Amino acid sequence: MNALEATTRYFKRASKLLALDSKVERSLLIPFREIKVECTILKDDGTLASFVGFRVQHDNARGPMKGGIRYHPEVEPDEVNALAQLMTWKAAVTNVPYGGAKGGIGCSPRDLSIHELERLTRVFTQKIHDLIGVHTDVPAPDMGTNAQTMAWILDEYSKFHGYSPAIVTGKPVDLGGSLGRDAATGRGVVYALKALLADHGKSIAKQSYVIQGFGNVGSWIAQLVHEQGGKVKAISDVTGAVKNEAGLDIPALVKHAMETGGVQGFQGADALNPNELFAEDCDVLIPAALGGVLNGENAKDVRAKFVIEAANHPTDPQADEILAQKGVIVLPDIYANSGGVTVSYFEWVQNVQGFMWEEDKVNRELLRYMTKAYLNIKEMCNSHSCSLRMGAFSLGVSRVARATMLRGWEA
Ligand SMILES: NC(=O)C1=CN([C@@H]2O[C@H](COP(=O)(O)OP(=O)(O)OC[C@H]3O[C@@H](n4cnc5c(N)ncnc54)[C@H](O)[C@@H]3O)[C@@H](O)[C@H]2O)C=CC1
Ligand SMILES: O=C(O)CCC(=O)C(=O)O
Repeated sequence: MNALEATTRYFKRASKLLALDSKVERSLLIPFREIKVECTILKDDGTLASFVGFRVQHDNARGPMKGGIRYHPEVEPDEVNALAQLMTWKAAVTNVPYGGAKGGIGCSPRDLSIHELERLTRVFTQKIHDLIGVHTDVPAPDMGTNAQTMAWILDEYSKFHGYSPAIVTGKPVDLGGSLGRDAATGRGVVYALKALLADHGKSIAKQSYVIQGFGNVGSWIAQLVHEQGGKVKAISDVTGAVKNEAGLDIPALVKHAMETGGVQGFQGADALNPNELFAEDCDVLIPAALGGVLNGENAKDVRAKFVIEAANHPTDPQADEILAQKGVIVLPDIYANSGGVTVSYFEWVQNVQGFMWEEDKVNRELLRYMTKAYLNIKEMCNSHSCSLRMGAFSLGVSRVARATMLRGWEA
């Protein structure tokens, strides 16, 4: 089952729980707009290279569409569609006034020079600039992109529309980015985890952790959990996997990964077969990289008590069922990683108001949003006797459906 089929399946289950009208259900499912553009650039060696870029704008009932831009070789239309749909429910779960969108370019950023990445980003922006906007669709970073990518989009967009810092979030602080946005997705994951563990009479400090992905999201989770006394036993990224039964020295691993480009070769640990990562004995397993990594094949090997979905759609529906049968509690992506879009909203508000917040305020507000969303999801779980995933989907879908019906369909 691909990402779009999986996301649609969860949506339809939520729609059934909420007894949504079938016409409303259909209208919520079909994306508002799907954009596909060709992006050709001159490489540094003077040859041409062509890439395909996508932006799917899923729904705008609750406000401007919002979502990241991913640079990865596996970017393809169905996945972008699924990720855009997830953004719609995610923004509604965390209750920021946005709809959902997602974009991406099928490319391998590790194989492109910084100048090639800049050219590609600028060409992509030229192709979509009239379809995004401060009050229509606001991109942000995702896998393979970062604050620098957002700075190029801001600059290119501003050539057409005048200086527009609010056109992207997750940009450098020097260009109006929010303090705390860099860490926000990871910090939000840790706030979500804290709420879940507290519900089970546990705390961050007493648990052991295994994390897949050591990029923006994974590395912040590792640092924050480590700072709070948690034992991070194993981490993988695209270069390999490392393990230390006594706990990895996370600040040293961060330094190593920055210097060498990945976790492989870290001296303070043993090498681990990345395919065996999910079977490691731990309390909390955190996929923070690709989608669909937990599947019917490997879910049965999971030994963790909790799976926290920091990545988008890391667990396919077959794995979801296996984990439920094993009694593993899964905290779903549309809540667990919503700290990113929540602080993106704070960034956009600061840009629109022209007033910067202190980092303390950003983190305090993030904690408030994450805690409230957790309580709202639990209310849904209690009233519908369902899992955390279906509680989150039902919450998100019900809020979007209400906004859609209030706006009406009169042409
Ligand atoms: N950056 C953000 O604010 C948000 C990101 N997310 C999701 O979090 C996940 C990670 O995103 P970022 O950390 O931003 O991306 P990133 O590009 O900063 O890092 C991605 C990490 O995944 C690793 N990776 C790639 N292929 C792998 C593989 N086959 N096995 C193990 N590791 C692999 C990379 O080496 C890298 O460490 C994605 O699913 C993204 O959609 C969700 C919400 C917001
Ligand atoms: O910060 C944002 O606007 C969106 C982040 C994102 O792409 C995601 O939550 O998956």
